[in-house]
Amino acid sequence: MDQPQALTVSELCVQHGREVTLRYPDLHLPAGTQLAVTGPSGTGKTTLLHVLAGLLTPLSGQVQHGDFDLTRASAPRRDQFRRRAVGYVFQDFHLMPGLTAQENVELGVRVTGLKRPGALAEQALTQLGLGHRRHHRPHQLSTGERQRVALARAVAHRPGLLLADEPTAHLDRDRAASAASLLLGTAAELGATLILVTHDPQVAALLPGRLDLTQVGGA
Ligand SMILES: Nc1ncnc2c1ncn2[C@@H]1O[C@H](COP(=O)(O)OP(=O)(O)OP(=O)(O)O)[C@@H](O)[C@H]1O
Repeated sequence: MDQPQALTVSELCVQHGREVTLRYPDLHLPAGTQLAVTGPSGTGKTTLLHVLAGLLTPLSGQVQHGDFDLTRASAPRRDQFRRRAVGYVFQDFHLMPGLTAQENVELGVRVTGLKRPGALAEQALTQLGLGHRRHHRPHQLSTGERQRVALARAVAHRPGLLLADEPTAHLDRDRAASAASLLLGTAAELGATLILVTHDPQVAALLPGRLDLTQVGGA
């Protein structure tokens, strides 16, 4: 249950090996901002999410969540921040095939150290309309249902920052729009900042803010 914070990115530069250098525009996003990140393949959208989540250390620049300077924090502090304050929705859902929906979501809550992970997991699944499918494994669920389990896992610990990497890529047009609306609605309920990477203009248009990374790539 993390308080949403303003997010500031300054002079951020990320290097992948010797060949790829990504320079990002500065950002100041008040808590609760909903931002679509767009741009052609390879422009650094996923890389940006990884840096914001503390999964990747930039070459230079600063990422600040409220008073917390992520770029200067130690690795354990970054891990703690990510577990408590960030919810991450992956394109391929990343659900554990041997676990039920309930167990998948509960596992995500357990690593945050919050009390009553079972109850928080059940609450998130019920809110996302999956209460009756809680005891099914991923292969027993439809793609749209798996997507909602992944969303429940990302929000069950009530993060202040929700990062979503192409969360609708595997859904048809109608399901993509409704999954994106669900994501926006859930973020709004939590007061969380939502940063959503998408190639889908219809999905991007649902978010009030837009960051186009077309100019970022290149050394
Ligand atoms: N671990 C890595 N090692 C080397 N290069 C990498 C690594 N990760 C990403 N890159 C390169 O960095 C650039 C940005 O990659 P990134 O995945 O952030 O782009 P993207 O905009 O999310 O692309 P897509 O829309 O195809 O998912 C690409 O040129 C990619 O090849």
